[in-house]
Amino acid sequence: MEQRSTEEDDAAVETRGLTKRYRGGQLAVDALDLSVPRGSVFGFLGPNGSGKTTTIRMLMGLIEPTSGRARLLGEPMPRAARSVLPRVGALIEGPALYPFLTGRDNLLRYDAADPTADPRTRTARVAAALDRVGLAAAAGKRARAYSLGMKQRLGLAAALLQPRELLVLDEPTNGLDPQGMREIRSLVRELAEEGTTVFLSSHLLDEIEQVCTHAAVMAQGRLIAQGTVAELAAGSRGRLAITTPDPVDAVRVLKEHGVTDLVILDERVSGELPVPGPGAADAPLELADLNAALVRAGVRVRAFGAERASLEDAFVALTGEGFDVAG
Ligand SMILES: Nc1ncnc2c1ncn2[C@@H]1O[C@H](COP(=O)(O)OP(=O)(O)OP(=O)(O)O)[C@@H](O)[C@H]1O
Repeated sequence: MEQRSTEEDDAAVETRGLTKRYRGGQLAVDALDLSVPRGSVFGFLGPNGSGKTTTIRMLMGLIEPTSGRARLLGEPMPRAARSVLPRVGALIEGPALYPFLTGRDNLLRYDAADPTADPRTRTARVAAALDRVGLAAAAGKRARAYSLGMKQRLGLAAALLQPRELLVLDEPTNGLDPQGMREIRSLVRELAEEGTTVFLSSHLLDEIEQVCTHAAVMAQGRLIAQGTVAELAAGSRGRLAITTPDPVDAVRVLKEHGVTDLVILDERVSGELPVPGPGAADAPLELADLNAALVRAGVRVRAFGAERASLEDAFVALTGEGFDVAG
């Protein structure tokens, strides 16, 4: 009996047990269950070599999975590739460019090769896409003179030549300077506001936190967590910091309320907040209650704040290691 939840049917990307073992025996993706809600900006996060590109290539029908299945916009891949792929824009591993053609001519040619593209609107759509990625001024330059970042933008422009329901972007900010990264992030937000689901891979936690509503974390071919960015960050502890002339009393009260790893530095006391989760659910620790408890105990509190737990904290908590990647 095949039972599929509405959530699966609604997903822009959905995989079950998706696995890829390369010929050499390398298990690149191991039984991946991914669920990307429509309308989300979904960050696919993991260090280099964790299997992101392999997953994306399977999703787009570029390589066959060893086992498991993948659906794009509700349709099975690679079987439905012909009907689904026109609704999906993709930027994967440095776009193939004709180096001797200008950026604009590359796009015109790319669009001409797409049987679903309307030739009457081609020039206008190419101009709009160039403008969107900030390449209008450099459109007349040959692609071979483009920097890595400009090539990346041109690839993104190619993905934006037609309206898309889903964009799949493999490391879209690769090779961009900080300003370029900001521009791509705001473009991604804009596209999401227009209703496009964006699935983007990155090894930059920071980037995912800034732009994504949801994320999945990969390590060594396996999915170690997925959910909304807020949920993922909430799975890790945040750190509490208070300023008080009564640090010793403060430590005693905080300890009674489950705060651990308390450190006194002059008038500053900091500690780890208890992990929210199943164990703590019956007695959720409200920061306001904690503050009130300090005041009740006569501790003079001058400043009170909790540092928001970041995805990086979550990643470290999940894997027991730092998010230390090269490049
Ligand atoms: N064509 C291939 N043949 C054999 N092994 C491969 C092949 N492509 C990738 N691998 C291996 O599979 C694993 C996952 O690689 P993959 O490129 O999917 O990771 P990634 O997370 O996208 O990393 P990166 O950000 O560096 O691209 C790595 O160990 C890699 O060496």
